[in-house]
Amino acid sequence: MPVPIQPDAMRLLAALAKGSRALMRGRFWGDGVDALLGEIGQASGASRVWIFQLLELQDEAVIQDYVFEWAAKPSYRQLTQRRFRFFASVFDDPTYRRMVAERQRGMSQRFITERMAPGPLRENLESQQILSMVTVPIMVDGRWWGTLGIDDCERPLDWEGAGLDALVIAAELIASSLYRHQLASRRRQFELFQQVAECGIWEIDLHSGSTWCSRALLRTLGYPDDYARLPLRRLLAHMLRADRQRLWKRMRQCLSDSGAGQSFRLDVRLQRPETPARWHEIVAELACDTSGRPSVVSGLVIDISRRKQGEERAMLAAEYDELTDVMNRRGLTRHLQTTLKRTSTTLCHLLMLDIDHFKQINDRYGHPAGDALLKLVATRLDNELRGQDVLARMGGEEFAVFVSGLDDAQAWQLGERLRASIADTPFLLPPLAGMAAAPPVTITISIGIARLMPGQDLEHAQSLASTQADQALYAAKRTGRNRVMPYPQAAPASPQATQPAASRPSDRGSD
Ligand SMILES: Nc1nc2c(ncn2[C@@H]2O[C@H](COP(=O)(O)OP(=O)(O)OP(=O)(O)O)[C@@H](O)[C@H]2O)c(=O)[nH]1
Repeated sequence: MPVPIQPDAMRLLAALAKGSRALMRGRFWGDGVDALLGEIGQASGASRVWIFQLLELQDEAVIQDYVFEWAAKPSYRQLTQRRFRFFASVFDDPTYRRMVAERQRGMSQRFITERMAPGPLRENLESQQILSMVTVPIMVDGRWWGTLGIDDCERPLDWEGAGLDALVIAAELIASSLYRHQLASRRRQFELFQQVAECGIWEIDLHSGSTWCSRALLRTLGYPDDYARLPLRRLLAHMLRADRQRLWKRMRQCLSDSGAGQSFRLDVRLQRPETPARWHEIVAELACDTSGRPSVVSGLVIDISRRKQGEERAMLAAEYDELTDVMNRRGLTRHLQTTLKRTSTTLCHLLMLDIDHFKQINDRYGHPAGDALLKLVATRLDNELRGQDVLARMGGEEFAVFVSGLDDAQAWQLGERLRASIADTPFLLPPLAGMAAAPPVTITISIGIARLMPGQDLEHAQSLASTQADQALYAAKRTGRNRVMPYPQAAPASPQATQPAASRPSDRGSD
């Protein structure tokens, strides 16, 4: 048996330099590893350089796969042998169990076969004509990922000293390259996730005020992917002022409740130059340093503009009458609430309008014709109103008009104008499928008017006004229809109410 020789450390160092360049530049991680193993193999004159990847560590066995190999000659090749495909090494030998435990702790192992104690491990090496072997675990993120090994079948190589140091560096180069590769693929997955989820990721260091934004977020805000640094002030300037104030408030709350894991969600509008603001949801979570002080706040920015549009459409649909396209009762209630909150002194009026004898229209011309008439009535009433007045369909053939800034006499005049606009010009119903064209139809409406006094209790003011307007409307119906009747408090000095002759729907000429 020849005396063990040591590998040339300087040649190994040069091999590491070349191999590490290949690892850094290689398009595919595996190509770089192949190149590094080749450099090490040639520099050391070994027969075989290999990497086993750990697949599973069981109680009684370790499962590995033979994933990389460089061989000095084709006869030394083992990678393609079936016995090295997902091979299980059973811990029936205490030496082997110890070896695995040491590899888990990141320790290297060197063997000169001839000097080994008899046992399964020595037999295993002898069966492969291996004269010496060295193994260095590849630790990724502190965990045993796999093993770099070198077999020599021609000379016993003693790896103690600088040679082993070079191999440890090689294993670390492989680990860091694998780590970089994993990070790069995570980043790609992350980018994809952000693209699909229409979100971006951000982080703010509370001590320094420095920010980090993912590429997706930078893009959303109109910056290039590789934008160097986005100061906090500039980042926040993308948020509408009112939303920024709400954000600060939430942030202060979160910090005063301080504790890691405090989180909040907030809908804000973000804008980039020259484009309209879009709704985003901010999801934020606070993290503390080891002394428990808030140190970092980070989270997501999710584009919710489509959801907001949907919500707005749903709200509109919920507040508008499908048949006539004017507001419905719910819409009017919300409009009254927002308007009355703003104006505490302006006098407002609520007019309740009801088509007289509408049932007869349905009976005579059919329900679809009644629908068409309701639409025409809504359009005609709307044409008589100012931009700030609101027309709503309260249900059936009943409408309401809300006006502000008129005195009682002007409100009455408006009611009279509305009444006359309906009564004075007959309606021409559109031809309906399968029906004979209806002749022009003359109808009338009755109107009740009440004052709406803005005050502290909006709900009460509203319901009182609608009750009073309803009562006035009922009085208008009772006293002959086709008239405007103010509730006593809303009655102008004169005249009190219109008193034209009551009329029934009739067929008359139209305009
Ligand atoms: N075509 C149509 N008819 C409706 C609609 N909603 C309610 N109506 C009808 O409107 C009619 C209202 O009848 P009534 O409450 O008796 O009132 P009216 O016939 O107008 O009589 P007065 O109000 O007392 O003058 C009923 O026949 C309802 O079926 C609708 O959306 N479309």
